[in-house]
Amino acid sequence: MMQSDDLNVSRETFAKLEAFSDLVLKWTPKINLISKQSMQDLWSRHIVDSAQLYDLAPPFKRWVDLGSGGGFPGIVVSILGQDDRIKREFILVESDQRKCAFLRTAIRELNLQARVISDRIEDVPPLAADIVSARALADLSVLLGFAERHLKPGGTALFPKGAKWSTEDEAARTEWSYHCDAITSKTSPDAAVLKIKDIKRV
Ligand SMILES: C[S@@+](CC[C@H](N)C(=O)[O-])C[C@H]1O[C@@H](n2cnc3c(N)ncnc32)[C@H](O)[C@@H]1O
Repeated sequence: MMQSDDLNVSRETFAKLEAFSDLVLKWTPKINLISKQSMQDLWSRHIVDSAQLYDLAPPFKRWVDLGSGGGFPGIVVSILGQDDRIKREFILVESDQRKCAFLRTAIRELNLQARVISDRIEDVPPLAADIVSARALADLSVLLGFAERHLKPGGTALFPKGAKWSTEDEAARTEWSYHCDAITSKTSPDAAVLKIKDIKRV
């Protein structure tokens, strides 16, 4: 069984992650937040996979998660980022209304400093974020366009990507110039979290 030490978080934070995981399992049969297969390894497949992004983020005030779906990584990083001493804001952008209802329920029940924008990423006015994240949303080239729109100058994008991340990186460089550190994923040795800065269209 997973302990709070495995994620290096306080007991209170761990309890919120557990409460979130219970909510995901409760809502999934109705609105398919995660695949049936991955319900059994919700912790490693989704919670730990999302939590690793938080540890890679530079200091921030505003974190925008695009295409949050069932709250990965948006709700997980919101839970990890609750700190009374630092005023942080988490914004989750999701176009599916039922998923937005779920995300708002999670935010309310877990008492998080987060809000949901239920609209298409392309239609939301620029959000001037310090951090933009997106998981399982689109190809890297598309994500870079979203990040360019919603990051403030000097901001950082964090994109977890599967085994084909280097092919996506190569393709994206025909359209974009950017600085990218590929950090091996904690949940799969072939996968990586791409930490990207200085995005410009070529
Ligand atoms: C495959 S799911 C991934 C969800 C979550 N990030 C995860 O890793 O489990 C992609 C999500 O992005 C949302 N989405 C796709 N295109 C979008 C857009 N243009 N604007 C806002 N949300 C979008 C979908 O509704 C869906 O919930």
